Amino acid sequence: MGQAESVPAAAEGAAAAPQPGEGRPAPSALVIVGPSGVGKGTLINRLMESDPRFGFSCSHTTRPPREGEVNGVHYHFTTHEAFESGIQAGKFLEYAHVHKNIYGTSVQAVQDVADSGRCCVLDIDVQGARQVRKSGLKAVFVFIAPPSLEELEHRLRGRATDSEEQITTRLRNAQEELESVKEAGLYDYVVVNGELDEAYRQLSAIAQRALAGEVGGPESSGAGAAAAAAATAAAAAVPLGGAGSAGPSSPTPTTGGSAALNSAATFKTWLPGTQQPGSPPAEQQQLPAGAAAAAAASYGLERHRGRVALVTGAGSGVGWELATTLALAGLRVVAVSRRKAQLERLQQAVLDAGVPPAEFLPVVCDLAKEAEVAALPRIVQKRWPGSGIDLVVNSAAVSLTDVSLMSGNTESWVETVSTNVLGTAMVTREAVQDMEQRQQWGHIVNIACAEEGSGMHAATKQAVCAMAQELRLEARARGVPLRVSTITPTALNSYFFRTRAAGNKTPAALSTAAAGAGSPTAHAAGDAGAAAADDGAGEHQQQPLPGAGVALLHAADVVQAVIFCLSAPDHVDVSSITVRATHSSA
Ligand SMILES: Nc1ncnc2c1ncn2[C@@H]1O[C@H](COP(=O)(O)OP(=O)(O)OP(=O)(O)O)[C@@H](O)[C@H]1O
Ligand SMILES: Nc1nc2c(ncn2[C@@H]2O[C@H](COP(=O)(O)O)[C@@H](O)[C@H]2O)c(=O)[nH]1
Repeated sequence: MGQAESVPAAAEGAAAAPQPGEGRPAPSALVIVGPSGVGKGTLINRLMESDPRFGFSCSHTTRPPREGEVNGVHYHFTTHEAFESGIQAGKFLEYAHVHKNIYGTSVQAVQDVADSGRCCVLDIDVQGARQVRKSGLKAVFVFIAPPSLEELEHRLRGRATDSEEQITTRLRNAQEELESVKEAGLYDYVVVNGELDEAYRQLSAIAQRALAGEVGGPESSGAGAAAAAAATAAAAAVPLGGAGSAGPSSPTPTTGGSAALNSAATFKTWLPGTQQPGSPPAEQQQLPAGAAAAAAASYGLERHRGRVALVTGAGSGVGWELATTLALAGLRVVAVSRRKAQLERLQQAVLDAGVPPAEFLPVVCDLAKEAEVAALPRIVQKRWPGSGIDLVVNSAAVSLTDVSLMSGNTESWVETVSTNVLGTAMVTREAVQDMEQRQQWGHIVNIACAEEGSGMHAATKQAVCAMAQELRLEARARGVPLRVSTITPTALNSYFFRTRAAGNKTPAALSTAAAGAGSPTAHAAGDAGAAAADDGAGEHQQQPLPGAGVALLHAADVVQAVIFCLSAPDHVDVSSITVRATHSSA
């Protein structure tokens, strides 16, 4: 396990560890796999130092000890002959030739930890992992991936424990080991060890599942929703040990945020593959292994994985794309829309893309109704106890007909202001208060389409921009690190703009609308983030655009800007971004 600073022996801390027979399910083993130098030992050491309920399985190896390594603690150092006779005697649960030496886990090593009531942690190579899978040992398998091969080399050299020849061998073997994440049913999770604290946070969450005796899939502790319950029931049916279990059928991402996912080129070549914390067993999901981690890594959203992002206007357009993309990147997403049918479609699309049911929470909510908005934090806490709203993307807005400032009717103005301005303000206030209670300051992103000529609608968008600025000032005045961003897209190729361009026709009418009908500034129904009407397929489906030649953006263009804001380091507040189209790409 690399250069371990201090690996507690299995017996240490035994007093604090749960003993067998206390009514708890026996812990599963935790099998940690990954290329040499990726940081397995570092992560395992941290886990063991912080929690005595874990015990390390001390392997046998023919490799000579490194400086500081202690026989019986870091490894049982042994000779080739002794190792071979141990193999003949059936002493090993698994063994493998790794980097020109033999390494193996003895049955006794695992038994010793199990007997002490601890969760046994194995640090083994890929070949060993395959054997343990086959052995039927009740275990959770985690692959630790490096952020890049360059970084892996950097770590191996920085560790300064191996000869040049060994480093070359280990790096060459790493390529093959990384390929193993594609193997169906081998790993339950992939953790990218980029930033150590974040990787540890993820591993620690997974480790808790092993401690609780779970195997393979994590859904068995999922709270709340029927979808999660269904996943739980199915998870219980997974054969212990997972041997032979069917994995993802397709190695490539499919829908929704997949356009952005596919741009995760660095990772996609060798990291297509496993589940993330909170996802169902491999049999139930199609998200390629590591895809969420890869997406998060490529977007720079790793530190947000597992956090709760609330997206309004999720029924279509930018909100739909964002909800999908963030969910695929491993965030817990609360998708808010007043359109139940659209939310159901979104949920289906997101689950079809492989997002674990327990990580996605659709909420039907009319932002113009204070009671419904006020309930959002409670709904989130109920679904994910101990959590709260960390990130908000205010993407919802309505745009009604008859909101001209010269001739519009008051009722339409009120509805527009209620949803676009007061709704955004109320969602923001509830989220910020939730953050304050937890002392976990997050990020508010407002999407403010600034197209001119839409009367009260355009005015409300100006108000949304102004609110963001005021919120930022209030936060600074109170000395809290809340981040606030405003994205201002120009005309979007959305339901809203298509209806505007077509002179306020319905989508059905739009499919036959002649090119060039109307202009993007014509008065219409719909909105940039969520169409006002419950319009069936939704604007995420690209339709022919009436109004050829008009420079329009796609929802994904806005999503990129949001990701840019969210991925900025904590000390950076991207206050506003204007996104314009250079030419018509519809
Ligand atoms: N997230 C990280 N960022 C930067 N450096 C790291 C990170 N994680 C681990 N390291 C460093 O990388 C080096 C290799 O880590 P470690 O020895 O834990 O790897 P390992 O996977 O256990 O290797 P092996 O399989 O050879 O035992 C160490 O010097 C460690 O301090
Ligand atoms: N199959 C097994 N692989 C093991 C075991 N113990 C360690 N390892 C793996 O070997 C490499 C190199 O380790 P190092 O200590 O020489 O750097 C590393 O990837 C370990 O995971 C084992 O018992 N079985």
